[in-house]
Amino acid sequence: MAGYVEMFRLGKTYDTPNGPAVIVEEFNLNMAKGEYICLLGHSGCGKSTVLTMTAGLNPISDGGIVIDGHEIEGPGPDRGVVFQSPCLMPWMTALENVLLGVNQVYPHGSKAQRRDIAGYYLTLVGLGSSLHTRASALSQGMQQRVGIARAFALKPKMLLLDEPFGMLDSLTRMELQEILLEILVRDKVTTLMITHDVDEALFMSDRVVMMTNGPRARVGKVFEMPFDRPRVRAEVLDHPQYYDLRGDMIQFLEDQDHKKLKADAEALEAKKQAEQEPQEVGV
Ligand SMILES: Nc1ncnc2c1ncn2[C@@H]1O[C@H](COP(=O)(O)OP(=O)(O)OP(=O)(O)O)[C@@H](O)[C@H]1O
Repeated sequence: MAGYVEMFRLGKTYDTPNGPAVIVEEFNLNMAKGEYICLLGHSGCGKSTVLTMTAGLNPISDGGIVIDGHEIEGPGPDRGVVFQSPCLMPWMTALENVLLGVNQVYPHGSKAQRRDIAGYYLTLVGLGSSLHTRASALSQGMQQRVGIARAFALKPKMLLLDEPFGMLDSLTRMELQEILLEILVRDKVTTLMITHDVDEALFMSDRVVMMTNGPRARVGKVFEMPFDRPRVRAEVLDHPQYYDLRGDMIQFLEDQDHKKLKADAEALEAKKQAEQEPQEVGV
């Protein structure tokens, strides 16, 4: 079935000093419009590679990505991206930082209209009273709020989040998770988010996509979340399936660990044997 977002036979090969390294291979994923997917997998498996290819910031080696019927070719304002650290212009105010993107997307809007859009999203993320504060004077959590407001203000078709709360303390993290979900309910943006946090994935997403360990990483398992929206944290935690799902996800990650250890041991053994063989021939 065709999706609003389709990643088909997606692959990435990086050139390395040791030759080409196939990091992602045959990665297939369809997303419905407005769906929220979390991508989970071990460190280094290729999650950011999938996300940056979707953002158009990383060339695709194989397959392709179609968003709303258009195959992506490079970055575009139809995708809003939020990384772990928001990369703001430190000398500009919160408002000016958001306006940078808004001015590009609404070039024909009046100055007042563009300012209203930027101010609206900054207010939604709780920065209504800091519009004119320089980014350099904002805390890390406040800067990340600006990053989120900047991404939403573009009215993107798709939101790409690479561990957006990874550097925040747990209270700010929980507050921003809830703010993000509130805006998403309002704007219904299709969202792909990378996280290392199983509980965050359970709380935020409609589906959790588990990636296999690299190299040649692909979709390993997909979990559907049974929780109602809007999400209420206490209800999600109390849901009878919460701990089963959590356990299954952790089990998947542990199985991947075991497979990797086994593959590493086999590769080491094969290397040892290859080193021994020429000597045995000479004996
Ligand atoms: N430009 C590059 N050139 C060569 N190898 C790369 C490049 N970028 C990433 N890699 C390798 O590709 C693999 C996947 O990296 P990626 O950052 O996508 O993983 P990840 O799952 O997002 O990791 P993490 O969870 O630690 O952020 C890693 O082995 C990494 O070293």
